[in-house]
Amino acid sequence: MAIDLRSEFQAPAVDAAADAARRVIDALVRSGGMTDADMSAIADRLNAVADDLEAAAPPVADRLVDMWRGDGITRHDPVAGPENPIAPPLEYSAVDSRTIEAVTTLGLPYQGPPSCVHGGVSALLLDHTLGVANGWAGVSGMTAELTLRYHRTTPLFEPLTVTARQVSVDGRKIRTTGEITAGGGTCVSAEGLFIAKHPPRPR
Ligand SMILES: CCCCCCCC/C=C\CCCCCCCC(=O)SCCNC(=O)CCNC(=O)[C@H](O)C(C)(C)COP(=O)(O)OP(=O)(O)OC[C@H]1O[C@@H](n2cnc3c(N)ncnc32)[C@H](O)[C@@H]1OP(=O)(O)O
Repeated sequence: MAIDLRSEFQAPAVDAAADAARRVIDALVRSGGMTDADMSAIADRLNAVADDLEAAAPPVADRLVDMWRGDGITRHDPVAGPENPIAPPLEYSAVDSRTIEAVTTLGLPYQGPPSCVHGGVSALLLDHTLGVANGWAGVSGMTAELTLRYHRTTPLFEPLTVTARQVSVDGRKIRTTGEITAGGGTCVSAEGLFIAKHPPRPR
């Protein structure tokens, strides 16, 4: 069952700008020093875009309040946030009442070993996905422990399935597991201990 875990606050033009920024990041990493493009001119153009954005952006304190509107579903996070260009972004579907999954394909900006996903990126995706599974299951918290096992390398440029399920809730202790699979094989598995605690939202 496909479910929309994103905020009720939709902003298609903002999402389109973030998508464009993802293209820029990918193209920059792909280019590196092996490009005929005039990189000094490109730097000037990108800085001009940043100048426009900064001139119209709110104070950080106001934006922090805005980011935490709504019912706990964020648009800005670095894994699933549609408005955050460093998020792939993952789009989650419900598997059952305690389990969610997302399918994504990662490119060069996320590289660790040659042609493989960086282990820290895998950890980021799993930490967040375990956290969202907790939210989906109805009892969420902060990561207290995250144990990862890297079974085999995680490929770039191939569909990855990121899955997480809430396993148990014992008082404030929430145990959640997950994995990243590719081609049906497990690349990374995760076990998380979350503690039910919610820092106050900025207002
Ligand atoms: C239609 C709606 C659907 C909605 C569905 C979607 C909604 C999704 C929404 C949003 C998803 C967001 C997803 C985010 C995911 C990312 C999560 C992160 O990145 S979190 C940032 C990183 N983590 C930290 O920064 C924590 C830092 N640590 C702390 O703040 C504290 O240490 C904390 C909260 C973990 C615990 O502190 P204390 O003071 O509240 O609690 P104490 O008393 O220390 O511990 C409580 C119990 O837990 C055990 N405990 C605590 N830490 C432990 C540990 N590391 N190992 C083992 N036990 C531990 C203790 O021994 C104690 O157990 P005893 O009650 O005595 O039995």
